[in-house]
Amino acid sequence: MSSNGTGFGEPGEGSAIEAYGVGKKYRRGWALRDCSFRLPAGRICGLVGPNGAGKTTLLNIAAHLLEPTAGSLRVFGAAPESKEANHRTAFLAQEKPLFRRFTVAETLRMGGELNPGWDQRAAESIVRAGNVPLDAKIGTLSGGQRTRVAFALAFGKRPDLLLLDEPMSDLDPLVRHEMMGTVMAEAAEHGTTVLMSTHMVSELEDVCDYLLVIADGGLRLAGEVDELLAAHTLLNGARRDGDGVPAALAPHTIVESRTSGRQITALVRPDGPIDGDWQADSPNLEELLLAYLRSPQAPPLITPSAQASDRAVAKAVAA
Ligand SMILES: Nc1ncnc2c1ncn2[C@@H]1O[C@H](COP(=O)(O)OP(=O)(O)OP(=O)(O)O)[C@@H](O)[C@H]1O
Repeated sequence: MSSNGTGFGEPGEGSAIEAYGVGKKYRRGWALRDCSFRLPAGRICGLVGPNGAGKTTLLNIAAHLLEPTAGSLRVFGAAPESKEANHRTAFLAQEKPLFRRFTVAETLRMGGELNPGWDQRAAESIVRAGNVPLDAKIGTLSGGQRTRVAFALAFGKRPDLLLLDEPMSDLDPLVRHEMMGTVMAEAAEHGTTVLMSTHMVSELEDVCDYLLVIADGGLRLAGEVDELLAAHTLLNGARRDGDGVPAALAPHTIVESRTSGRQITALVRPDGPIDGDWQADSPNLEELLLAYLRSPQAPPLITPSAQASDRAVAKAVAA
């Protein structure tokens, strides 16, 4: 093991997660393939992709609930199975594994007994904000109330890395908004890194400053939201009969082009000035995400801060 704890002799400092060629194969085939990226510490990162893209698989590998079939992953420079990574990570899964016969208070007490850095005040305040009675049995709570208790368990642990797998899907819009606020306040106050899978792309823009997009088990986009947006231009122009993609766009990377009547709309990664009569706008996050989700064949874009070191990837894949 190298002195920096990554095992690869590469700088691990400043990274919450580094994935080197991570792959997972189930009996039906590869769910995740050649996934290499870096998530810098302190970011709130959206993990986006269509159903079955491999988001849960990736989160499970980071939380050490699954072993990768290929490659490896580090959490703060340590193996996910290590005590250190375990102490620093909290995972809120789609299914909330709570004991139905425990009361809410007993559930939080158990959280305290299992976690050395437990913050009872933070956990209780999340439960109280939803008026969930501390003496109620978990089995008698609504789905949304159970989710709130699971959030309280995750936050009470005071993690450095919070892994959230579609955590808000059973919350009503007001509670979802409140929980998002709690996630952001937590991250701002304690520098917590958050990796959160979600299908609610319209809600990401206000919350996330980092993004991972996966489709068909492969990484499509990774990096700072601002940089990813700045790398793209949304073009609108008139379409001439018989036109496919206009030749003027050939020098650029075309993520998606769509025609509607006599209009053509294209999301491109410009490589220099764009010729032709176009109305050019900056895409918003939802437009960017939807274009990549509709076009899984578009070439991936990984910004420099999200790139895992080539040498570490080569070593992990060869191991
Ligand atoms: N235990 C398993 N055994 C076999 N195949 C699995 C298993 N778990 C997941 N898969 C398959 O791996 C692929 C990725 O699944 P995963 O749950 O990671 O996707 P996801 O992006 O989280 O999807 P969703 O948005 O629907 O939650 C899917 O094709 C899924 O059917």
